[in-house]
Amino acid sequence: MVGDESLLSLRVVAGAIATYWVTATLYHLFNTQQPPTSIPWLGYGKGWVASSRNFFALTKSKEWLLAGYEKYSKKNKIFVLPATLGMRAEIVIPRAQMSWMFDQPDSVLSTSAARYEILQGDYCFVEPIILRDPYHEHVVHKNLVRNLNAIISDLAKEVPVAVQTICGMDMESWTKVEVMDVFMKMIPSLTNRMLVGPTLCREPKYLDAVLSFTTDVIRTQTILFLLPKAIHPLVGSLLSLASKYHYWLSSRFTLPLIRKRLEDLRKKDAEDSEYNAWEEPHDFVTWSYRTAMAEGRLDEALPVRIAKRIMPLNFAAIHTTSLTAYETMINVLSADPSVIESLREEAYRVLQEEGGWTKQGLSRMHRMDSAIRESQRASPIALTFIHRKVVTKEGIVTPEGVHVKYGALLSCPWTPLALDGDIHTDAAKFDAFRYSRAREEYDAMKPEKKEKADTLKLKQTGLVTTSDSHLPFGHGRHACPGRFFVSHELKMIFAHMLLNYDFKPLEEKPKKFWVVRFQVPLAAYIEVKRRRTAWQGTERALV
Ligand code: HEM
Repeated sequence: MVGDESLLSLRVVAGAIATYWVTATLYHLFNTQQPPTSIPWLGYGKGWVASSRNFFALTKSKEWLLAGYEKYSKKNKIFVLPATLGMRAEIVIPRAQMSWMFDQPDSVLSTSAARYEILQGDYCFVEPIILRDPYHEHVVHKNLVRNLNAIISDLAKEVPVAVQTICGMDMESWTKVEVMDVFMKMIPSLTNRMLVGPTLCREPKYLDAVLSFTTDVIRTQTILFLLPKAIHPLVGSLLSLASKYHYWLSSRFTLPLIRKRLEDLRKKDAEDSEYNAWEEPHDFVTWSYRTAMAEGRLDEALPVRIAKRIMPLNFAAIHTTSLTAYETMINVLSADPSVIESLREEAYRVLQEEGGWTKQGLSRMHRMDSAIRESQRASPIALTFIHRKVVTKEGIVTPEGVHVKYGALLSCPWTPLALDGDIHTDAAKFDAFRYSRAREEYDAMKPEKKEKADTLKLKQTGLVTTSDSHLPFGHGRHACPGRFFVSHELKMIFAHMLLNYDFKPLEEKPKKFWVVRFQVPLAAYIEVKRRRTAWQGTERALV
């Protein structure tokens, strides 16, 4: 009897929680700022019943987006990708209206407000100020490109170590590795070489803390999407303990380094004679301090603040770069063997001619550049990119004359653009050298012919070049500033791997699995073996 009663009360409590959850979630769904009903909605439609069905349609977003693109974007019309599982409805902007969108100031369409909402800035990044005022983004925009030469020479030292640590030195037998796992281990150390320098980027405990932090963010973000807003302060605060803990673990390594660095920089500035020969390291720590001091942002020059800002940059860099590398590796290993051979030949030739990794050499690696860019196109890692939130109280009016209210979310249809047969010939095919053929032809031209060639068009097909039809790094003034780093990092990783390891071809590409608007990378195993001597250009490359 006692057992039955407690079972009953357990059921009552569970029932009450479930009822509250469903009611509060639906209440939230219908009370967040909705796009105007005058424009077309994909999914099951607009009303209460349709919205509830949309909410639970976990695997439909890709299908809806592709359909909306064909039906509306191609006719220069906006449409709504409906809310699913707590992810807000997005107004999808057609290509022809993108320049209008990019021209809007941040005080009208805000990148940081959209990011703050999507990444749950109240809870995920140690303290809300980190995303509310994303000064770290400004620091990277301002410093990364001008420090590329130093970054390349740092990466040249780090890439062989990272690859060897993960892929091993076994020259006798094949080692089976999982592709995403390989890059999720390699990318954190290379990213942190740029952020915090050579010591910490090889410190396993620090890297573990950083990686755990990024996983905490994804967990908190996902759970909060599923929960009613009313309980976010409670659950969010509890969940945020994990990321705070991992930040604290990372800060045990970063804070002493940052404090010492700031002391060194101050002594150097004070012309301390002991520092005559000291050269300041070119990493995010130095950039943050120098930029903050030059701009009078003393709050941003504090060691604790710099240590916290390292975390969102790791978040921005690790999964995006690993997924891009995962897709490229899979595409290259499943392509015709001549592709890998051609990439090896280029890497070998450029390294020989340049005598090592240089900015000029890397910019001459047209085939590798193209293979990565083409992989980004043929295997997009997100359905929509470039989220902007309407932040003017009076809302905005789109070029079609539609009034969009304060708080609505806008985005661009990256996957449909990437796979659009009207923009790319043979769009479904991974054509590794799609973008490099014309560049190689140009390089082989006689000087008089070169003068007449359309070089601007050639430059528009480089890995780091964004456009309204190529959005993997976004486009416009908020385009990813990390892409200049990624481009060199990935070229060096692949070149090093291809020259020093043999690979068995991949018989079958892993299937794509999309949940709501995200691609979940499925396990892909490949076999690698360290070569006795680095590839020299004559033999068949793929075993
Ligand atoms: C393959 C790897 C990467 C991909 C695919 C990628 C993609 C993107 C995309 C789509 C955006 C949003 C652009 C927009 O909203 O208009 C972005 C922004 C950003 N990314 Fe990356 N990213 C990558 C690597 C990195 C790395 C390594 C860093 C580290 C330095 C980085 C730092 C940033 C920052 C700071 C922003 C914000 C820029 C702003 O809003 O002004 N990203 N990235």
